[in-house]
Amino acid sequence: MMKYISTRGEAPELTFEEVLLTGLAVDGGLYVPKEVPTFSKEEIESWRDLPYAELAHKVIYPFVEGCVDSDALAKILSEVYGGFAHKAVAPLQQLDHNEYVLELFHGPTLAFKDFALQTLGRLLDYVLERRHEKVVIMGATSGDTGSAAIEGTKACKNVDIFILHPHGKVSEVQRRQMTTVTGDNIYNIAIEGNFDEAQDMVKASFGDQSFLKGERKLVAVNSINWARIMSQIVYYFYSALNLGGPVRPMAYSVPTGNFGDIFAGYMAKKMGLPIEQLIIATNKNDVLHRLMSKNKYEVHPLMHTITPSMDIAVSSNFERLLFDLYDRDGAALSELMGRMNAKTDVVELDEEKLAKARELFDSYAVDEDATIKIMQDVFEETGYLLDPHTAIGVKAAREVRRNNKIPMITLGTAHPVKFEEAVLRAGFDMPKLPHHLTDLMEREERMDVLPADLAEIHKFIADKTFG
Ligand SMILES: Cc1ncc(COP(=O)(O)O)c(C=O)c1O
Ligand SMILES: N[C@@H](CCOP(=O)(O)O)C(=O)O
Repeated sequence: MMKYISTRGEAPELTFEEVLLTGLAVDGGLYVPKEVPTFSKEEIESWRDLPYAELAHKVIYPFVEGCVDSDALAKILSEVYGGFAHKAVAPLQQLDHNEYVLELFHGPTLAFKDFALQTLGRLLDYVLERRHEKVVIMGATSGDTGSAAIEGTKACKNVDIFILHPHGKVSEVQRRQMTTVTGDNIYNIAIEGNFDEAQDMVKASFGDQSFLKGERKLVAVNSINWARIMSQIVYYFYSALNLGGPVRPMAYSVPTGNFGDIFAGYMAKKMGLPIEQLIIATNKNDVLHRLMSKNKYEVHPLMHTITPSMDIAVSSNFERLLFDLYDRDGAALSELMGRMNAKTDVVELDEEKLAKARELFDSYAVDEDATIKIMQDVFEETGYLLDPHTAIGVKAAREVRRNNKIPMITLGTAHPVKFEEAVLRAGFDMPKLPHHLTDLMEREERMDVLPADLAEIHKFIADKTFG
């Protein structure tokens, strides 16, 4: 059975079921598999003709074995990916010779988050039924995780869900996708603050759950929960297999905020998929690009952009990468994270660790004008409208690609219909909302606006859950 360990080295080892039902480790770290499952090229090659759900079973099962029955997992995955609007689930769109966008927006909320959160909701149901437990979900969103988490868990009988988003800083479609879902276990909190403050409050809540009063525990739906990363690994295998991998290597450009999606790509590589290049593509909230290019980790104030989902200054999952770069030394990582999270001094990585990071990743930051320009260029070249986040990935790929002979795949992380400001600014008409969302703008909204104050948020959650 797979065991999971904390990046800070001082929390107990957990099983998959226990990891699913938590968020941060008690030592403040993030859980990662103790040993990463690996597959030979021949084994990966033998999966070439599998439909998405069956491939997902091959990739995910080693992470959950012993906690989730194989047939039950197969049923969950077939239900989840059978519900996507495109039969291929994650189709590739070709932009140029050896240049592709992997469309990850055919799930119910039109962003890549559905891949993991639809599965996570069903896995929660599966284990909570068996344990006769109820949980409280607390999540932070810069726009997309929130609606995908709500869609993924709204039918879960044993869950109350509280999603914090930065008030006025997500797009209208994103907000409405969260606030119009009906269900007396769903709570949307618009905080008077930014995404980082929301994420900090969620993380702090895992450290002291006494506000929950009863027996209930907190569960994370952000990518600090390993169950998120696990499901996101699958589409790297799927896209590579569709383009001749693992015989041919692939390169990926990943629009990055919390470093979850690109960490999933790094995991796919560790599991045996030949990935030659992974590009960290950021907007002007570019802390990771500055670290990679100048070896200076310095958190600047968060800026609001036309790519709101990537308006993140502290990328949670970078800690998982640092854990590997520092040879899985929990004590060294605790010390480093202490300095990075203090946000007071500029932190530098050891040169040797930085060199390792640069072997694995390239990075590039794209400002708003360049984002608009690449949306226009790609439309002119192909007639294809990119969402602004995906556009950042395409631009970064074109700037820092290492080898034109290797297929470059940019993760298409969201549908452009969610981002009116960028689409209109680029001079395009808004695409139509898909059938299941046509009346989104007329639906009634439900949300509470609260200050970015942990005590107030805890009181709100306690009142709603136990009042
Ligand atoms: C549309 C979109 N693109 C990119 C990202 C960045 O992904 P990650 O946070 O996993 O780096 C997000 C949010 O996470 C997103 O919603
Ligand atoms: N971009 C996300 C922010 C949270 O990231 P997550 O992948 O850790 O959930 C969003 O759109 O909410």
